[in-house]
Amino acid sequence: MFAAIPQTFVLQIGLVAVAVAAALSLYHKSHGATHFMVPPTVTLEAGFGAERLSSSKAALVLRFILRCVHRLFFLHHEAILDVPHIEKMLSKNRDIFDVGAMTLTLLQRVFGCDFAGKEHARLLAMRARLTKLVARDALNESTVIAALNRASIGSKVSSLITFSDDPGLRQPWERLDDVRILEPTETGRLAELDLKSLLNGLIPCISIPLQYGAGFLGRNPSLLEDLNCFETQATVWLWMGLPTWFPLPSFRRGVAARDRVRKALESVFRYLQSPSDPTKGGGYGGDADVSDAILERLHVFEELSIPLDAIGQIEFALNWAEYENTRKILFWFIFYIYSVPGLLETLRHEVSASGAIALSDLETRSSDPGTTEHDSRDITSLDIATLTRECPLLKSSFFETARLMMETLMFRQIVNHDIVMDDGVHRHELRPGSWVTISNSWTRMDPELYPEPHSFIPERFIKKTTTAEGHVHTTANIRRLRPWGVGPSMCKGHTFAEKEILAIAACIVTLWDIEPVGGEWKRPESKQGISPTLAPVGRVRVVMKRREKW
Ligand code: HEM
Repeated sequence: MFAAIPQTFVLQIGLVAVAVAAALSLYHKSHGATHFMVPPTVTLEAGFGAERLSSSKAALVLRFILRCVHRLFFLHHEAILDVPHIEKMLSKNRDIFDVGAMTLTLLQRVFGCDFAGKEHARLLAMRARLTKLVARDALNESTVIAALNRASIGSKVSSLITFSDDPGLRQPWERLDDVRILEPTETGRLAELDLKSLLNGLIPCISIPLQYGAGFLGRNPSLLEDLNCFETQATVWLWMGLPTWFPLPSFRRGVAARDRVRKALESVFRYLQSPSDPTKGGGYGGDADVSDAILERLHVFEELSIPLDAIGQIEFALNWAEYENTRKILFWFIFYIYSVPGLLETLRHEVSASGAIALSDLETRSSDPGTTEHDSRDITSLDIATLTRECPLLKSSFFETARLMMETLMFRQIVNHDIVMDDGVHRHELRPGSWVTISNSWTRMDPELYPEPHSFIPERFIKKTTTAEGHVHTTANIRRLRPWGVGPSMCKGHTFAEKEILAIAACIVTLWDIEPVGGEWKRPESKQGISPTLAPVGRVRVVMKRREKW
């Protein structure tokens, strides 16, 4: 990463970042940060994880200075590669590698939970119970397939991308973008838009009403803009420990957006706690259509006497874990599918041949009498089990997108015992209190594991096996790629995320033609935030057209 940028510039920026992180570490220490909060200098050094083996002078100097700062603060942090035996080590020593500190730091700094005076053990118990509930619903293959089938993804994708020229019929995600209808028809099926805005909005538009009720987005019309504003303006600064009063206007806007989302979520729980009391309903009617998962979480919050404002913050954090990576990686996945020569047609053929998607018969849609007529089809059913089993190239392309666009960092704190970790390059002696970050940034680009590592090779993860009867069986195998983290604290929603993304992508591929404005696909720049998936920078203007008569 650093190699492409002038070294003196990297050094100057890096030195400012080290000074800010050190000042923030001191600030938090003097404001009573407990030993379980991740120090800002550690988060900064973790961000340099990708440069661990770099011989660039700027990277070496910055790492040296950070290590001196850590010695001065009596801190110890090591960045480690995700080589195979590290995974075994984390699983075998689950009492030594603690993830609780990272989660509580995220909840406090980024989502604003005030943990002052709260019992640490109670907070950890809450974390464990909520994580278990998510894992129960989002890890098991058949539970996830049933949930996604109930979500009717196929018809949602059809109905959420309508491009109506009637402002009253616009979809919530269209508020994020300047959608230009190019050929106004009754169904508004040809439009110019920013692909990122569409895909950023689509996932929350599908998942949020399923959880908090069909009317939630309508009652909170600025929600999608607030999610974006919080993500782009505030999350990195908050994670670095910047206090919320810091007078940087864009940062303050991000924090205000966060607080509006928190309040919106809090109001659902306020209502659920006293559904018969109209004064507590947050000014709206009922939310009887919240999901069972929300009711179960309410039960946990009540049992552990978590106050309402903290419930809003924790709910926001859980939602963020669910949608933020998913929507970013969906963008990159769709971008690669449509921009890699030949891939779209091959995937269309694969999805169609799998029989996973059923379509309505050709339907003639016409706008005003005398204007253009369109023959188009809608998705009537989507069989997610078949899709994920019978479409290996779709799955392999998704893994390849994850390899290129997910920079996973895992934070752990060492507790209870000393331990030695050897990642094949260095031997690290760690003691209770030491911080460890495990990064996949080196291995995912290792040319020995992935030849031509910077190229997008759709079939890279395809595996062919021949059965005893001589049949060739083709599957997609994720092999050593670890986008979801490793060990006992790895992502608790990865089965859900993977299937949701494959399902949405298959529907888009089936229904839409997408072409870049200007005629040539240009991959946008990307930047690192606090979630593993790299964020696309800027807009990607495209023309989307409903497929006709195929
Ligand atoms: C593309 C989408 C996603 C990516 C790339 C992703 C990635 C990750 C990563 C890297 C971690 C940290 C793992 C570690 O420290 O070892 C994590 C944790 C977590 N993720 Fe995801 N995630 C995604 C989607 C989801 C979804 C859809 C859900 C919920 C339905 C979810 C729920 C969680 C939870 C609850 C944790 C905390 C696990 C724990 O501390 O034990 N994630 N995720």
